[in-house]
Amino acid sequence: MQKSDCIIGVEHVSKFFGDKAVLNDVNLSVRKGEFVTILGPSGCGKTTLLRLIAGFQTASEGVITIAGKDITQTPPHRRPVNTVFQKYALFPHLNVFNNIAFGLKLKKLPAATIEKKVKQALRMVGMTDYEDRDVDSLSGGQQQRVAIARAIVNEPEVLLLDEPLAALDLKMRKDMQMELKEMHQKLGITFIYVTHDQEEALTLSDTIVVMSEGRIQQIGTPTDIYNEPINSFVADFIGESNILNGVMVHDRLVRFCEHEFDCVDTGFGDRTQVDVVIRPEDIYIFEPSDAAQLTGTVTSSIFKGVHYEMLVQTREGYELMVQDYHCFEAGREVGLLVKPFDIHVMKKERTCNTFEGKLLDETHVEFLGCSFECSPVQDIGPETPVTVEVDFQNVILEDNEEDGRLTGEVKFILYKGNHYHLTVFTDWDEDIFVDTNDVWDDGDRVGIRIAPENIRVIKR
Ligand SMILES: Nc1ncnc2c1ncn2[C@@H]1O[C@H](COP(=O)(O)OP(=O)(O)OP(=O)(O)O)[C@@H](O)[C@H]1O
Repeated sequence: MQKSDCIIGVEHVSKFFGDKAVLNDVNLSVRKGEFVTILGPSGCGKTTLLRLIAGFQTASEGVITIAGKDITQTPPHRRPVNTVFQKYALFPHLNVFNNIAFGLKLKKLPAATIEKKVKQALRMVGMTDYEDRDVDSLSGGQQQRVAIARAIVNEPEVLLLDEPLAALDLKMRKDMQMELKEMHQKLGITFIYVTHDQEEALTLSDTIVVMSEGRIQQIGTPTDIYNEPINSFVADFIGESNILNGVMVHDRLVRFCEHEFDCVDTGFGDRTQVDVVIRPEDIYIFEPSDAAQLTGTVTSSIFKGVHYEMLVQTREGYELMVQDYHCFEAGREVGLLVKPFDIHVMKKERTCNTFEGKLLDETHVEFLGCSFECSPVQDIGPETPVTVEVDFQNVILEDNEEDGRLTGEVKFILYKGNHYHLTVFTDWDEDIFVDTNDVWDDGDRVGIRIAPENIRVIKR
């Protein structure tokens, strides 16, 4: 991107609340006229990023620019941006016209100019005949249109939209999505849109920014993000996916579900552990035959309007989701096949838990804010900083928090065909990753235990 094309620049921006990093070294460059969506699960920092761009909050580190000018410390009203919030935040005692005219009156523009601008904004949002109505008498969708009109009447260079459709019912949301897209084209200004709804992001955006835990995971067009997710988090978040542990045998050959498959990926290195992502619509399902790469039994089959969504338990014990126009009922034996191009191989972000710690004595090591018993460690003196490794399957979660050495909350749950991969946010504010066959729910409080023999202490 040429520098002059860039309207918003976010450079190495972090935001801390106390010592908690809500945004962590975020970098983003938005082109003039682009429709950019910031997408991510609740609490990942989307709204905070938008508020920093709007100026309602200040970055703890880094620089924000608008049209090349550093505005990191500029107050909101001096920035050429306007924000539309989820709650319409209209003035209930003013009618539609006066709600939209409010900012223009503050600027003391002549009455005739205000009237012209308000009418133009109302036309833009399809509310021409509503100027005298009380805002209370409008539907949710109409109120949101008024809120958008109120924002665009100031002719901002950038419109920031924070989940503006979240309070509307499904039908209204779909209608408004199309209208927003048209409005964006007509206005020709830059839209930065926050949502946790992946379908909305795929429908509306030129560019999607996927965030998780205060970091940007991937930036790309909707097709890039859907077809080439950069990691298992993005794959799982955008649409349905089968996500499996795999090992690269060598270039263009990957092993998963206990079989070897031709793929198109190279450069991972032989015997590297990888994540394999296969979209359910990319798996062929048919009567068992020699063409099948995997065979199994259908365990559930649901009609989804256009296609059937089926779960297949393979002979090796992996559960795969398959979507097809043809129905194979529960109980049927089937063959499955995936073409090399549809097997997406991704680098694993981690292959075990790694913590910084301190050896306390020969059989005790401190990490995650606790002292753990470990197998006797020779060659390292007490009070020495060490690296601690724990395999995912060796972290034990307990229902009863008191049964754990430390406590935490289950945050993300990824099903990997034959087990769950969980992220547990510990009360020490650091994540621990767990592979388990037990079923946990998002938000469950847990005790965390690790057997001494499963703690590897490594000299730094
Ligand atoms: N003023 C604040 N003080 C302390 N913590 C805050 C503050 N504002 C936000 N947070 C925390 O920062 C994290 C990110 O919040 P943010 O609102 O940016 O997330 P989000 O992705 O927009 O989530 P949602 O979709 O639920 O609104 C959350 O854990 C939130 O509790």
